[in-house]
Amino acid sequence: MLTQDEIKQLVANQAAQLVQNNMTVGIGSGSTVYWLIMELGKRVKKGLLFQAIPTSKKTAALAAQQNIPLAELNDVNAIDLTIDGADEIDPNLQMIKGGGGALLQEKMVAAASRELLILADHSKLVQHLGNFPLPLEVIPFGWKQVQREIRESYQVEAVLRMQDDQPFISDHGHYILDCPFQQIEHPDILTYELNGIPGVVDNGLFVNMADLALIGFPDGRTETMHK
Ligand SMILES: O=C[C@H](O)[C@H](O)[C@H](O)COP(=O)(O)O
Repeated sequence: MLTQDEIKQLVANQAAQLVQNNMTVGIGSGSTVYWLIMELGKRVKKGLLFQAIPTSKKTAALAAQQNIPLAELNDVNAIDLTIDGADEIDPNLQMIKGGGGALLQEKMVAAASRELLILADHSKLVQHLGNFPLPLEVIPFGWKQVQREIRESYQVEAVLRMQDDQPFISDHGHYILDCPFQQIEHPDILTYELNGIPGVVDNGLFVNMADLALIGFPDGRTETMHK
């Protein structure tokens, strides 16, 4: 039986083979994507030529270490393929992302991509989104107003994400509120409502964005989910 980390490596290695010469590829964030970057680094060493649009500072640093050429989202017209991880995936490929706090840049890169491939181990599959607390990226100024609004509208107690006893700061200088919705019936409606709250920059619901998900299992099997 494979460990969770070995499963992540398995799906990441398979996905890395999809990257071809001259492609522009969005590279997600997180521990699954770590293995993708490692494998792409090996392929670059062997002569693969492509450019990557990173979705976080961490990913950019790791990709640079692997000599993967990086480009800015503003400098490309389109992205051929983005490969990313997820925190929860439902049967319709709707997702919660942002466990690592990279949701804003991840969503912008995904939205600019012709294709979004999600990599995950089987533990990320759920029937209904919401068990994983939904991350909301908020402007630090007045974040408590957003927390109050979530409490009053949804009876959900949003928790300010902390790191080393300080509020966690996203790559774009924002706070993250983790919202334990428990069960999200209509992710399409909720994402629209949440982004309408003044002070919310974006939320971790990725609705109708993923085209494919490659899921790995402890017995070494992988399965592809289509939208
Ligand atoms: O902000 C983080 C991202 O959305 C990640 O893609 C997500 O948290 C999954 O990460 P991991 O592969 O480490 O479970």
